[in-house]
This record gives sequence, C-alpha cells and structure tokens, in this order.
Amino acid sequence: MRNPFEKMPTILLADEIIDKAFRRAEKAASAFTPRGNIISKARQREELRVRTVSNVTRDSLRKVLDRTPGVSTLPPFYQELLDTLVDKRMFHKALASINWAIKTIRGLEERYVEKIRYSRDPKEIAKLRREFYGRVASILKDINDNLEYLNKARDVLKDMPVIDLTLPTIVIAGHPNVGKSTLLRKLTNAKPEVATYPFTTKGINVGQFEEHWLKYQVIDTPGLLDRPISERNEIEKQAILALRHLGKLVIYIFDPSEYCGYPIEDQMHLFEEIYEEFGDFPFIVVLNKTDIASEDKIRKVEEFLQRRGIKSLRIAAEKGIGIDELKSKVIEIIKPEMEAIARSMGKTEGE
Ligand SMILES: Nc1nc2c(ncn2[C@@H]2O[C@H](COP(=O)(O)OP(=O)(O)OP(=O)(O)O)[C@@H](O)[C@H]2O)c(=O)[nH]1
Repeated sequence: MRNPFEKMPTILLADEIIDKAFRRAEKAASAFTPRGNIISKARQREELRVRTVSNVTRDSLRKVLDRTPGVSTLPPFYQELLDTLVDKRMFHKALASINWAIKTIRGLEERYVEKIRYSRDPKEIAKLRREFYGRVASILKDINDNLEYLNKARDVLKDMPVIDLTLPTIVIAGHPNVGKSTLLRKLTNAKPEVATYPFTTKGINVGQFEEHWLKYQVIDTPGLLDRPISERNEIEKQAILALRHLGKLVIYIFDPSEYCGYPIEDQMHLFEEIYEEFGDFPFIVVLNKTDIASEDKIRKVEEFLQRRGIKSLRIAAEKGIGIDELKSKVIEIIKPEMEAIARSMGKTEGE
C-alpha cells in the first residue's frame, strides 16, 4: 500500500474558489447566445451563471473529498499516525464541512434557478443571480478555516512514510547510537527510506528485505523506542501505539561497549520498559559492537537477560558479524506469518 494521502490535492481556499467560479461563469455567459425575448434571454443567461458557479465550486470541493481518504477507512496504523501528525477530529470535521458546503450549494442552485425561471423582471433576475453569488461566497468563507486546516494537514500527510502494511514488520529498539541504522542497513539491502515525522527530528528509517521470495520490512524510529517512557510526550506515545499495530517482532539492541554514551545500567532499564510495553511481541535481543566491547560488560548484559529467561545474540553489525544468524532467527519467528501470507496470496491467484 502506498501513502494513502499521496493523492490529496492542493486545496484551493475560499477566495481562490470564488474567483475561479465567477470567472468561469462570466466566460460561459459571454460565449452563450440566448434566444427569445428579453426576459427569456435574461433567464437563460443568469441560469447559466448560477449553474456554472455551482458546478465549478462543487467540483473543486468534491475533488478534495474524492482524493482524501476518510479517517475510518484507514488501517489502524494510519489512523494512529494521522492522529499523531494532525488532529483526527479536526481533520474529520473539516471534511464534513466540505460535504455540507457541497450539499448546501447544490440546494441553493436549485432554489435560485427556480426563482429565476419564475421571474418576469430582467432586473430582478440579475438581482437573484447576484444574491446567489453572495450566498455561495459566504458559504465558502464559512468553511475557509477548514480548507486552510486541510491544506496544512496535506503538507504533513503527503510526506508520511511509505510503509507497506501487508508486510511482516520488525521494529528496532535501543538507545541512540547503539547501531540501529547500521543493523537496519545490514538486514535490508535497500537504501533505507527516510521520512520526517514531527516526533523525531531524524525521520523514520524503513528498509525491506527479501528472503526466499517473500519480503519483510524493518523499521527504525529514532526518538521513539530509545528513551524512557517518562520522557515521552503524548504524540510519541501515540506513535508507539501505531508501531504496536504494525510490528510483529522487536529487535532490541544493546551496546555493551558503551560507546553509544549510555552505561549498560541505563540500557537495561530502557530494555525493561520496552519489554513491558511490547510484552506480547516476540523479542530478539542482540548485543552489538562485540568487536570492541569488553567481555566483562558483555557477560553482565547476558546475565541480566538470562535472569529473565531471555537468550541473546552477539553481533558486530558494522563488520557483518552475526548477521546471518540473526536473519535465521528472524525468519524462524516470522516464517509462520510469511507462510500464511503466501497461502492467502496463492489462494487469491487460484481463484
Ligand atoms: N565498533 C563498532 N561500531 C559500530 C557497530 N555498529 C555500529 N557502530 C557504530 O556506532 C555508531 C552509531 O551507529 P548507528 O547505526 O548510527 O546507531 P543508531 O542506533 O542508528 O543511532 P541513532 O540513529 O542516532 O539512534 C556509528 O558510528 C557506527 O559506525 C559495531 O558493530 N561495531
């Protein structure tokens, strides 16, 4: 799946829509040669103006609705993300106001066309058309704040990371500088895709890799799973929730060399927090930078994990040491899921 907001158009604001609609109506009226007596001509010309203004306005607004996915139609991951990036309620309200404007303008169009058709006075006919213009303009101005809001939301949402929701997803966690991006690069052949999020200055790294003929995905979210929960704000908590919807497996990285700048005691503490938060997930714990870490520190971390009944794997991501073994472990855990996907794909193809 691609970013569901990718196709969201630039949204014209009230003044721009009004200008465009009125200009089109004048153009249509000047190119049109009405027939009949003076009353009939006035009726035809003004009806054309009213219909054109209504059509152009409603088309502009409908385009926004058509190309913007409704909140409730999105998978949970994107719903959480939406709420993290923009206010889901405001977003929903803005779309609803556009819907309201379309319906109201359509209703007014019918009423004014009818009034114009019944009027016998060219002056009154022109006045009715002006009145209709005024009402359309005021409806658009009423929803202008919402249009502005959607435009801002669009700028944020169209840059959402392209994360494939159908792929089994591995979430990488651990303190900054322990080697998360290095490991992601080693696990995935692809150049990690980086998209910026407001909750992290660095963006999110996504890489995919293929084993046999099935793909899976590795995500590293700097700023999210690398600090104690007490330091996280609401937005970050929500983003973690989004990760929970998506992830299938957590790879937790320790850096027993402490070159990352965090003593192993801090790392153990953070591990406990993440382990609790993702308690229902399978975990693979790796000890990175074993090429430079002291055996003493490595042992300390291993013993800490063993006390909790957790096995760990020694690696040195930069040198590629232990990566194959790690991949096998990943496959072992994810394989049942991959097979299920393969079965469902086979089924669809066979049908
Ligand atoms: N000696 C050694 N250095 C490593 C190893 N893995 C990563 N590094 C180094 O550790 C530093 C941090 O690695 P990153 O992969 O950027 O760490 P990160 O966890 O992604 O960092 P943030 O994105 O800042 O959270 C870099 O200078 C790497 O070159 C390793 O196995 N051995």
